[in-house]
Amino acid sequence: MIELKGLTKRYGEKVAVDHLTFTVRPGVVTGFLGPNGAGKSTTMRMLLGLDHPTAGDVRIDGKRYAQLKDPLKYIGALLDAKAVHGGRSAFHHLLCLAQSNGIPRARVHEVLDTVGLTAVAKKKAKGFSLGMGQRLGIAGALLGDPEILMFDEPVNGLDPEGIHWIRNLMKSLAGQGRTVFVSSHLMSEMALTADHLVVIGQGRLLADTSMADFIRQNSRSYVRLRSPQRERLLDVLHEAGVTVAEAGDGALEADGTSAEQLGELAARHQLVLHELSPQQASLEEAFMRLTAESVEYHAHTAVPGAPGSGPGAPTSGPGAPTSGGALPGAGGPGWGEGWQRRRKGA
Ligand SMILES: Nc1ncnc2c1ncn2[C@@H]1O[C@H](COP(=O)(O)OP(=O)(O)OP(=O)(O)O)[C@@H](O)[C@H]1O
Repeated sequence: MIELKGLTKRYGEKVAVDHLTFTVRPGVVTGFLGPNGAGKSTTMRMLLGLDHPTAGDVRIDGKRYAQLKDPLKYIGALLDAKAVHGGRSAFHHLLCLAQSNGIPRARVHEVLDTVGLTAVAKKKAKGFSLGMGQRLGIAGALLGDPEILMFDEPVNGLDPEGIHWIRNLMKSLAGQGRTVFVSSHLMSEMALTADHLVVIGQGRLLADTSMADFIRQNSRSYVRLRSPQRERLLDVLHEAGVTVAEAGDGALEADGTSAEQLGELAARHQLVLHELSPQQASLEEAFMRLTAESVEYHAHTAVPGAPGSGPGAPTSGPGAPTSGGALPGAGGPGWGEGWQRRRKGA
């Protein structure tokens, strides 16, 4: 496993990593999330001894990276796919890594095959596309057959088939009992891959929890109801003590009650329903809500004339998509204010 204790890194005045303490465990894929500049790459570099902590400690199976003999046999990492000598072929790049870590030559052929680069093994790395470079980096990580794997943005540049492949690869590595630690900004991909999440913002730990708990704790789930007898339905819901917000498109949003209970309530009062749909926020929505206050780099300039860029564009409140669309909190810490206001009838 990977253990961080009070890990801190300062660059002059800038605190890039701020007292991080968490453990990455075997047998699951752990996603490492955070907005741009949150300190993910710095953390990963310290893990590999490429940067020295200002304070604190990080251990791989109880040892510092520098204490590992043949480190590729303990931990394989993809940090920067471009960190390859462009004049070397894929085969020779991997062979150099293998020879410096006591790994047999035959293993180079095996990993080239695993990542689908056998046909271009003799080609110079400088001619590789972004996706081919990523695959070569992943081959390097797998070379020593390590129990711990770490990937920084592994799907960057991969085509859909490649993304599917790396997702299954990470899951199967974790399924074999290995420790898999992966960073990505692609929330939809992370939602499909990771079982556990570590989230940081401005260098500090924001969450260390299972995927399911993270979404539950950082998002709102509710049930959407539409009925041609809307006013009667509102009365029935109020009488039953259900908290209701108005969605803006005529629908109602009920909090704290299941779709089953609401359906039965409506049936008891002979109310017709045209919609009864549970809504669960996405990982992206939950992530943006949690990290809204630690986002350092905001884009403020809307593209003139672009749909949705004008002053009337819905962001929250009536007309705004409630899940999977516009992201509550995307513009700041106001997530939930729109629906809270509507809930209170303001
Ligand atoms: N060598 C360095 N010298 C000075 N500042 C640095 C250095 N490396 C990183 N930083 C700063 O530390 C902070 C964290 O950077 P880091 O690259 O670790 O973030 P990140 O979470 O990986 O970001 P991204 O998602 O954009 O890749 C940033 O403010 C960055 O500018």
